[in-house]
Amino acid sequence: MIGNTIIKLQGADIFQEKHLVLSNVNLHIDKGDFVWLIGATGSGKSSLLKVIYGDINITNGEGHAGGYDLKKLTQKDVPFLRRKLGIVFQDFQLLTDRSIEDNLRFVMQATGWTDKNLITERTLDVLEKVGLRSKVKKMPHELSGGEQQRVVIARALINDPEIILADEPTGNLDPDTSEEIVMLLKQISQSGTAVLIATHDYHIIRTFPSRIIKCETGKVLEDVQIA
Ligand SMILES: Nc1ncnc2c1ncn2[C@@H]1O[C@H](COP(=O)(O)OP(=O)(O)OP(=O)(O)O)[C@@H](O)[C@H]1O
Repeated sequence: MIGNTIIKLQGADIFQEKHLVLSNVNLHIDKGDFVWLIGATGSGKSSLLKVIYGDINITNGEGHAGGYDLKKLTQKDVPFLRRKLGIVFQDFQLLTDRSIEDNLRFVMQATGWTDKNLITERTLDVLEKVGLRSKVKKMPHELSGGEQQRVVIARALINDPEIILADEPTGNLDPDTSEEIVMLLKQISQSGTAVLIATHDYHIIRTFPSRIIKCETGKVLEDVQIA
């Protein structure tokens, strides 16, 4: 990928099984961008994210993410692509049977980290970034919902991703905590990691105005305004 481009889709058609969900998708996300992704239920937001993290292949058009050609992506490439992406999804929650430290270590070991000292250092480093260094020994249930979501973000930062993909990251949080989480994601984008957030929460979008893309009637609309 050239220069600062992290995601680039050009004329991509996105299918779920045989069903064409989004056609002729053009999308460009650069280093440090902060982008909202909106659209009604079933409009294709998750399908678009799935293309970016290599869960759905594209056959028509062009697509690149994190330096990978999404058209030529093989099963072997997927774990390497995912190391360039930080994923903050509802269904990627913390493992409840182990401490915060062990949750982070689990992901590090699964992604090739072996040196114990480096693992400890990186654990504290990412927890520091989300303001939770002091909670390293706690169990998930000892943390509030917002703190748990911060740990999920810390976990997403472990491999220094080029972009964070967040699907409804504030879905289960109260308004104040939601603002804190989005503020954190905004700060992360300002340090160079792009952030793409799928949400139905227009209030939070108005609080943090930024570029908006929208899935609607089988298309991805760029630079949308909301009322
Ligand atoms: N595995 C699948 N097989 C076939 N069709 C699917 C599959 N998954 C999703 N779809 C269809 O693809 C379309 C887009 O779904 P998608 O999950 O991308 O929407 P979404 O915008 O993320 O919705 P939500 O806001 O509810 O999460 C829907 O019509 C859905 O029914």
